[in-house]
Amino acid sequence: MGEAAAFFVDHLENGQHTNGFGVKSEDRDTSVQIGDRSYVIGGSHEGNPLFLGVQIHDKTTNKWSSPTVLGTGPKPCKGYSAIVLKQGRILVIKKGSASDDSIWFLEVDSLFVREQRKLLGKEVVAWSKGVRGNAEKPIVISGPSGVGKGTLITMLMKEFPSMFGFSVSHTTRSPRCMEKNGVHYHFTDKTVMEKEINDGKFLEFASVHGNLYGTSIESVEVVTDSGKRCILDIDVQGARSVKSSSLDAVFIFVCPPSMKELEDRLRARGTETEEQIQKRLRNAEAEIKAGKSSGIFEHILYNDNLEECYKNLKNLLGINDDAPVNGVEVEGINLPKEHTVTKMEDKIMIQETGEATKNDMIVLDLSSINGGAPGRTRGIVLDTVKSS
Ligand SMILES: Nc1ncnc2c1ncn2[C@@H]1O[C@H](COP(=O)(O)OP(=O)(O)OP(=O)(O)O)[C@@H](O)[C@H]1O
Ligand SMILES: Nc1nc2c(ncn2[C@@H]2O[C@H](COP(=O)(O)O)[C@@H](O)[C@H]2O)c(=O)[nH]1
Repeated sequence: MGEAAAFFVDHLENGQHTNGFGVKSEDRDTSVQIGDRSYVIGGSHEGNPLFLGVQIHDKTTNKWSSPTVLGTGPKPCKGYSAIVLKQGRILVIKKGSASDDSIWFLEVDSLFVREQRKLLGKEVVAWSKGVRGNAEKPIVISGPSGVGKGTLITMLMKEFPSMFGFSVSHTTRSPRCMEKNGVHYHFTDKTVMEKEINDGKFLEFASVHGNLYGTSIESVEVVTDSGKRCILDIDVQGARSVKSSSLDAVFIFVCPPSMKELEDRLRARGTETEEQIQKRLRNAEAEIKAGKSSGIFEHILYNDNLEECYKNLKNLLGINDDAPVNGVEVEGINLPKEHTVTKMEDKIMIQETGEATKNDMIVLDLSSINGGAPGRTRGIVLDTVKSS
């Protein structure tokens, strides 16, 4: 192990600090300096008591700003420790919280944040929660309407309910008779969805067969938080957007055996009018061409015989009949209320302070973390080192 790196945790002086918004920072706020900027983490976001606030002070202009905060962040608590990591990220540890809610990353200059800053034309930061274990990469499944994506995903989720979770998309199309709001889709209004897109709430969105569809960042986070591997059923345009985003995913395209069979399946499903079926079939040709040639998809599956296609899907996801499919349960470790944090290469040492301290140290190993905003930061390893 190398030499101890600089100790970055920097609490503001006991409530003496007033920022440009006339809000007095409390001593539970934490400030982290990166270059000419201080990121102040604390209080609440835009008066919402459920959402931790972030403010930026620029030394060169002596100005305060409130960035647009993407992702679902931590709820405010009694105090935080913060430490600067590589790649434009700040590790934020909530004091005295259960380990499944204590480790957060505030991305201030990651690839995702830079992309979103450019896209939205404003200052952006993004939260990503640290989750233990190694839930694998999200899966993007695309293919023309009626090819059987939904059928394959349903089979996978039914056979492995604790392993896979579905990212529930938003759509402006009307619900079909068996579809439930919040389960199959979040059915929404065009103006509401457009506003949320402009607010940076969506990982991707596209106009598909005349309606707006999109994956919210929150939909992906909800699945990852439950420790499951997230499946996105989205069209080729959406897959292209996800491919160029920083969400590291596996991309699968499902092809029909023929256009005739695709048409038969769409008709047999009986959920679309004749006009809609014709529109979906016209779009299918371009989608299949793009699916096969765009370089987006690492895997192409042919859904002729359903059972065979399902078997091929499981194979490419590394699920074979004798491999265990559920992750190992990891024991929870609660982080002490009062602690100091030091950084040594990829290891963060959390040492309890105060009178009742047992001198045990908690080590947070960041060497195998992956993912990040949008979504969660996976692969967190926490261990207790007992004092001798
Ligand atoms: N291999 C198959 N052979 C025959 N029928 C199939 C096969 N796979 C799926 N189907 C049927 O085809 C119809 C369309 O399937 P599904 O709804 O899963 O398509 P989809 O790709 O999810 O469509 P959309 O993109 O419109 O949501 C369903 O009625 C389903 O039962
Ligand atoms: N780009 C996105 N495409 C999506 C999303 N959710 C679904 N879809 C695709 O839309 C079509 C039609 O779906 P349907 O339910 O109306 O039959 C299909 O190809 C889906 O894959 C999304 O969030 N983003």
